Amino acid sequence: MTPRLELKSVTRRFDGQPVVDGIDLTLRAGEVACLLGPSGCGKSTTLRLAAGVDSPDGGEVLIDGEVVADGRRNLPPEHRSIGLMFQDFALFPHLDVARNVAFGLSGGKAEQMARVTELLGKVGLAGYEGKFPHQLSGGEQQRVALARALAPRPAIMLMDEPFSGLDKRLRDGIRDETLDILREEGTAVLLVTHEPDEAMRMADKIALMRNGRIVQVGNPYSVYTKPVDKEAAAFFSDINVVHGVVASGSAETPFGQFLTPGLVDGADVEIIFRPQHLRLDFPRKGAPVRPTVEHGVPAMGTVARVRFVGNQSIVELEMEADQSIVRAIIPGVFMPPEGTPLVLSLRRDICHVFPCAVQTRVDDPWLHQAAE
Ligand SMILES: Nc1ncnc2c1ncn2[C@@H]1O[C@H](COP(=O)(O)OP(=O)(O)OP(=O)(O)O)[C@@H](O)[C@H]1O
Repeated sequence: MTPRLELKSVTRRFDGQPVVDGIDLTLRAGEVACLLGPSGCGKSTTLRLAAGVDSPDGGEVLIDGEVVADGRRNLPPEHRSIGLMFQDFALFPHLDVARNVAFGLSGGKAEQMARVTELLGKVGLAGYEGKFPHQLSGGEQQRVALARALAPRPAIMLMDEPFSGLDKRLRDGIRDETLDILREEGTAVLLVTHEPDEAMRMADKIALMRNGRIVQVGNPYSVYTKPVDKEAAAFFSDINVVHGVVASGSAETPFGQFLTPGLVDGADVEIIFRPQHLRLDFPRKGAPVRPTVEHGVPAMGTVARVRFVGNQSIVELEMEADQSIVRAIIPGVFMPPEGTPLVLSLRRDICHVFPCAVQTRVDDPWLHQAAE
C-alpha cells in the first residue's frame, strides 16, 4: 500500500547547519506516528517540511506517492490534503464556532453546516455553533480547533505539541478523545511531542529524533524495551548505569557477568536498567546469596534515601561493591530506614549492555544473557 506520507532523505539547513539531516519516515493510512525528541532536535522543522510551510534543501516529500517537495518545487499546504494543529491553535476571534469550523470548507451552505454539526457533535460541543472563542475554555477551544482541522476531511493530520497548552488533567482526556476521533475519521497522524508519555500513549509508531536525525523507529513497546543506546533508554525514564570492563567476551559487574560479544578485551561497557526493574529483598539470616540464571548474581546494597511519591516509593541504594548509587522504584509503600541492608537483583533480559561512547558497537547492542 502506498504510504500516505513519505519523507525520503529530507534535509533542511539553517545558516549552513543541518537542522533536519537526512530524515526517512513513512506514515500509512490510519497510522499515528510521533516525532519524539528533546527541544531543538528538529521535530517541528520536519513537520513544517511535511506540511509545506517550509521547503527542504534536499530529499523528497511524497503524499500518496506523488512528490510534493524535492528541493526545487514545493506544493503549498492548501494543496496537500493535510490538516494542521499547532500549540498555538489560534481560532479566528471574530468568527463564531460554526464559522471557525466551516472556514476551510467548500460546497453549499447546507452541506457545510451538516459537516459543522457532525464535527461539533463528535468533539462534544453540540449546540456551541453561535459562541465566540473568548466564551470558551482552553479545552473547548482546542476541540473547536480539532473540528476545524478535520472539517475538510484531510488525509493527513500534522500536529505540533497540540495539547501542551492544556493543564494536565484536561490534557489526558482531550488527547484520548482526539485520538478516537482521528481514528474514526481514518486520518493518518504525524504528531510532534517532546513528552515520552504522550508519544507512548498516542502513537502506533515512534520516531525518536536527536540532532536532526531519527535514531530509532518502532512501536512504543519496542522503542521502550529495546533502546538503541543509552540516550534512547534515558529519554523514556530514569535509568541506572553499572560499569564493567570486557574480558574474554563478558564484563564483570556487581551483578555478575554480562556477555559482551563482539567487543574487544579492555573495552568499557555500561549496563543500563530502569529503576522499576531492580528487585529488592531483605537478606535472609544465615542464607547465602545465590546466583540464578535468570537474575544473575544478586548484589548487596544499603538504603541511602527513600522518597514516597504517592503510588510508588523511590529507593536510593549504595552498592556494597563500589559505593555507587542505584535507584529502585517499588509500587506502593516501601520505606525501609536509611542504612537497611538489602539484596538487589536484576533480571538479565531487561538489561541493556552498551559499549561506552566512541567504541564500535556490535549488531545486537541490547544483549544481556547471563554468562555464568
Ligand atoms: N527559521 C529558522 N531559522 C534559523 N534557525 C531555525 C529556524 N527554525 C528552526 N531553527 C533552529 O533549528 C533547530 C530545530 O528547531 P525545531 O523547532 O525544529 O526543533 P524542535 O525539536 O521542534 O524543538 P522544540 O521541541 O523546542 O519545539 C533549533 O536550533 C532552532 O533554533
